[in-house]
Amino acid sequence: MTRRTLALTEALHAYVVANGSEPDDLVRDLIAETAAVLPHDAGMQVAPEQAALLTLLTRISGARRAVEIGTFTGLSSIAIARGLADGGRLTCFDVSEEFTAIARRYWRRAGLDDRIELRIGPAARTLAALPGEPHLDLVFIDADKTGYPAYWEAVVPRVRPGGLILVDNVLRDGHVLDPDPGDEGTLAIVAFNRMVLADERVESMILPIADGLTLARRL
Ligand SMILES: C[S@@+](CC[C@H](N)C(=O)[O-])C[C@H]1O[C@@H](n2cnc3c(N)ncnc32)[C@H](O)[C@@H]1O
Repeated sequence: MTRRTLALTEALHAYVVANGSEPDDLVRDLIAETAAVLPHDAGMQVAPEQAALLTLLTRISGARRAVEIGTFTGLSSIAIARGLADGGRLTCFDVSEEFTAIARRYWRRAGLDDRIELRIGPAARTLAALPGEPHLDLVFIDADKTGYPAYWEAVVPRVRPGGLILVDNVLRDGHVLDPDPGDEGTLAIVAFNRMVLADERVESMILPIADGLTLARRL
């Protein structure tokens, strides 16, 4: 027994994935195609157990209106869209036509293309076109790390009380502890984590799954 989250070995991680909702053929194909076509970027994809968590959280929360910032080849968007309540919609934001062309193909194959809309452009600009009132049930942030503070400020007022904001990579492979991290992504995340902690509009915690996932509930 431990009161601290276990450090996962390769074998224990495989056990975790195998004993949760396992990736289906479509997700397996998407992971394999991303690794084959974009070998240098494939590590950007959420982990399989995170995809399962995103589907569960979306379903448990009964979300109908969701937003994703950072879509890449589509794994997390598929996970969220699969958990949406009937009639639900996911709006995705990304800058890359190349990456998201793969996502679009998998959305069609998954029968999800009628509930996902993609907006291409820098999210700091494109998010501003969303209605300003609190109408969102769930937001997932997983784009450029230096943009996180701006994305946070754009989405918090648009999330309804009780809605969820999920933020990926908040542990930066443990480098958030480095006294002098040296890379601007980690510096941005350290400042972002402090900003979320001090934000009285949410209650939040960091879930130590994959590279760290902030779970914040709008008050
Ligand atoms: C970590 S990946 C997203 C991974 C995705 N959630 C998944 O599970 O496959 C980050 C994505 O953010 C996008 N991105 C980078 N800068 C951006 C910006 N300024 N605005 C919107 N998207 C951006 C990249 O094109 C990339 O697809």
